[in-house]
Amino acid sequence: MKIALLGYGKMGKTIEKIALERGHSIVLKVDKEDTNYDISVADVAIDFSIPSAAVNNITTCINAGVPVVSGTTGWLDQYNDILQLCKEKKGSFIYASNFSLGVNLFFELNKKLAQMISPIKEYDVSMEEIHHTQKLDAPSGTAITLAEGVIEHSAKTAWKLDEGDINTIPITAVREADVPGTHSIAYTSEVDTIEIKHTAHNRHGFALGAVVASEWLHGKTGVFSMKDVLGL
Ligand SMILES: NC(=O)C1=CN([C@@H]2O[C@H](COP(=O)(O)OP(=O)(O)OC[C@H]3O[C@@H](n4cnc5c(N)ncnc54)[C@H](O)[C@@H]3O)[C@@H](O)[C@H]2O)C=CC1
Ligand SMILES: O=C(O)C1=N[C@H](C(=O)O)C[C@H](O)C1
Repeated sequence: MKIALLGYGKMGKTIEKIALERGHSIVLKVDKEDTNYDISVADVAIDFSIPSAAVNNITTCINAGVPVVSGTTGWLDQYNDILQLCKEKKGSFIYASNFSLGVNLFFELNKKLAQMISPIKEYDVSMEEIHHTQKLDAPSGTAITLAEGVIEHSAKTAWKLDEGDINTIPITAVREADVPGTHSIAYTSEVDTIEIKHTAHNRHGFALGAVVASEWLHGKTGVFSMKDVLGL
């Protein structure tokens, strides 16, 4: 496939390497200075840019009829607008807060654990995410998806950065040099803590998942998720 990379930072560069290894070609690399480009040269576009640029990048692809995979986090207040546009234009789109196979399995484990523990009132839930210091958004998109998974299967109704109460899940966001992404969920009672944790050792899993998603999306129409791609 001919792939366009929207965002050529840490993820764009890792995706390029994996895409080439899998026999694809990179026909376009768009970064912050590049405003005038022809996206229609690509079979599929992969957007890993910045929160303030993602909606514009995705819109450009959908308007041009180019399937688009986005992993950029921090723009989801406009997700419904993108869904609407994609429906109107009969476009192809996948967003995932995390493209790695391991985290997508972890999402399912998180929901199962929430379902098991929520009737047991002795335990209260909290979350922590740790990322590198260049990260622009907090909490991470992955932490938000994890919180939504708990909300779906418990009496909690919302999440909040650093604060929690009987109805709200507290999420702590820690920034440390060079951490690719660590997420943990803890259920604490007076007597013990049950904790599950996912630690990314590098960005390879995220990037491979994004390339696999773009291969899967090519030739399909609609809005999809990593659950569709992985058959979970
Ligand atoms: N869904 C997932 O699996 C993952 C998501 N991410 C997310 O992907 C995004 C990018 O992450 P990184 O590559 O680590 O960040 P990065 O900061 O290394 O790269 C972002 C790049 O986007 C460029 N950019 C700025 N404005 C742009 C525009 N208008 N159009 C295109 N590019 C533009 C920047 O100059 C930079 O090179 C972040 O939102 C991050 O949270 C990161 C890893 C995994
Ligand atoms: O910014 C990052 O680096 C990451 N962002 C994603 C997120 O916000 O969840 C995924 C991964 O944790 C790395």
